[in-house]
Amino acid sequence: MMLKELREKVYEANMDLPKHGLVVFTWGNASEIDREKGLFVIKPSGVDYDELTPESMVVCDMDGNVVEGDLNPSSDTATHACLYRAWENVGGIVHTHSTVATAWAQAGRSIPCYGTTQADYFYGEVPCMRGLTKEEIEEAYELNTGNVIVEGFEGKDPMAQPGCLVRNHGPFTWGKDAAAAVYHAVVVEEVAKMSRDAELLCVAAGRAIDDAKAPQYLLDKHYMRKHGPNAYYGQK
Ligand SMILES: O=C(CO)[C@@H](O)[C@@H](O)COP(=O)(O)O
Repeated sequence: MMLKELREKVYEANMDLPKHGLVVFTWGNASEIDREKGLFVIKPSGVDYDELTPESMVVCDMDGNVVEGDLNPSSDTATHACLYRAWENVGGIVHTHSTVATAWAQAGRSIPCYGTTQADYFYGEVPCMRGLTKEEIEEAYELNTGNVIVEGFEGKDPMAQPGCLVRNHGPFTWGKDAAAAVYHAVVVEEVAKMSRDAELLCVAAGRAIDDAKAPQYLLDKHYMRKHGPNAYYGQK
């Protein structure tokens, strides 16, 4: 069997999604790529998490064709493949329908950056991509979901905003590997809750929600102390 270690990692990443409360039923998927081989591993489509095993993970090429596996790969495989093709430094991708992040996506709203929790990981908002047109959905739905994300990040560094929402759909996150993409999926769901509550509290107090936005200098400080050239957060 190919890519034994990568299968284990991708299996663990997928199993972490329900553990973190991000996925119910089969509503999510995680993948990771082996760049040298040009292959990625993703979970099979519509299989209960209880039934997943490392062996049931599916190996795909960069076009999303199955290279090894008995089961159909995730229905979102073409989206993952599209992002791997577009972004060479992305090593892992996660998609969920986590409740609060999906609510923002359904409202068609980016998650504004109201504080340091978000600024630690996202250099600004969690952007909401446009919805797909009827033609895009009919032509190649999952591939065009990837294309819409790539279009929304044109001229931006996807590692500085390691996730997004797709309008009327839900969150997609990424990172250096599948574990990092899972981590960012947790961050997105948590900041989605915090921002929703911050807005509700502003409204209850009769304050404009724009007043709650974190100032740029706070974003700079928090993002850079973790990710900048002179980062000092955590241990060496
Ligand atoms: O969005 C959807 C279904 O609408 C999918 O992302 C979700 O159910 C996960 O599907 P897979 O089991 O990965 O095929």
